[in-house]
Amino acid sequence: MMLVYRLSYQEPMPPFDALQPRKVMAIGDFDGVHLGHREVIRRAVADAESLRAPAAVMTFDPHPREVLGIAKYAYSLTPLERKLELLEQLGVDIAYVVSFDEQLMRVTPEQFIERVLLPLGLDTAIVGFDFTFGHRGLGTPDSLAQLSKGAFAVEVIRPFEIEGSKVSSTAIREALERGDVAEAHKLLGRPYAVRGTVVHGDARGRTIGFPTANIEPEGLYVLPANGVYAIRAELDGERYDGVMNVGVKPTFASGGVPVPTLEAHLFEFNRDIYGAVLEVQLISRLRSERKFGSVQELVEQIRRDAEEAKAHLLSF
Ligand SMILES: Cc1cc2nc3c(=O)[nH]c(=O)nc-3n(C[C@H](O)[C@H](O)[C@H](O)COP(=O)(O)O)c2cc1C
Ligand SMILES: Nc1ncnc2c1ncn2[C@@H]1O[C@H](COP(=O)(O)OP(=O)(O)OP(=O)(O)O)[C@@H](O)[C@H]1O
Repeated sequence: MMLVYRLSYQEPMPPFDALQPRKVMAIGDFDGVHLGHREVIRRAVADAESLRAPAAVMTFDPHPREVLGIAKYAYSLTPLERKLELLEQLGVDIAYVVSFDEQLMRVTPEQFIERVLLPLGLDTAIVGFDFTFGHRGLGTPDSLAQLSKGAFAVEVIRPFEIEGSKVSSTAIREALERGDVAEAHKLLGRPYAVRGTVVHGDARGRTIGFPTANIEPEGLYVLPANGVYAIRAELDGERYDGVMNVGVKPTFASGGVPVPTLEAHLFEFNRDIYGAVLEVQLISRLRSERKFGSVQELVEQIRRDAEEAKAHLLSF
């Protein structure tokens, strides 16, 4: 069981007492828990194991860039609950979730070390080569080492790259914006997934022969570009293949519904699952969403989408 502590600049952890074991801690946003993040976290877990110390991760919530005014960062690749689950699966013992607010934004690197890091009792802090912290991101891995004055060691992880580019949350967001879920998969090391609850739609799906589960995401997820995707869904530990439309249904709503919806049609499945929690993995993109001249044309296209999705999923 991973322990989770919420802390803030106003209410940091009580000072560490010398009887507690010192921790090895990775620090960062870790949105997505992608392959680059995994290098950093795996190092923390491995070092902790060899020191017989707890492995910790410090992460921030909300995303610092949202607090800095970049609205799209309200949406995450891994909303906090999901991120914590993934950290636990990697063998992390303790997660410190630091509330990021206007005050923390203005804290100097010195103040951050003094007030937030030192009370935790660290043996080692592990950060990536491009880690920044403190007001205006002025703190770097070098200044972390200098300013901590030997209170803990600092280990810096080299860039983890795929095909010559650093794996980053930004690159994954950009891939999803293009609908390139295959690229997102490559950088994450697993398919991009959205978890949500099945809610009632207009029940039109059933009348057109393709019942769909309308999924209301649990938390604010970055959604892939509107379009049709082959999916693999997990429900109560069982896997189902299917096809999903992410979009505004222009065929039925003139100008489209205001907020994109997620509608998944699972193959050979006709149970009532309203209220169930579904995790949808996006496996491949099939096409863009379109406005069809008639329901009949849409239905014929969905039939072809389903065949294409089955073919993609077979080789997956
Ligand atoms: C695989 C798939 C592809 C779809 N493609 C489109 C599309 O290109 N254009 C569109 O207007 N609606 C598309 N839809 C959405 C359907 O219009 C929608 O599922 C249906 O109207 C049911 O809506 P309801 O759940 O609100 O009742 C698609 C749905 C599925 C499952
Ligand atoms: N590809 C990578 N190789 C090595 N370290 C990384 C890599 N990506 C991130 N890190 C490190 O992991 C920690 C968390 O990184 P963070 O989530 O800020 O990175 P990111 O994925 O590059 O995000 P963004 O694209 O939003 O800037 C930081 O210490 C960072 O330096």
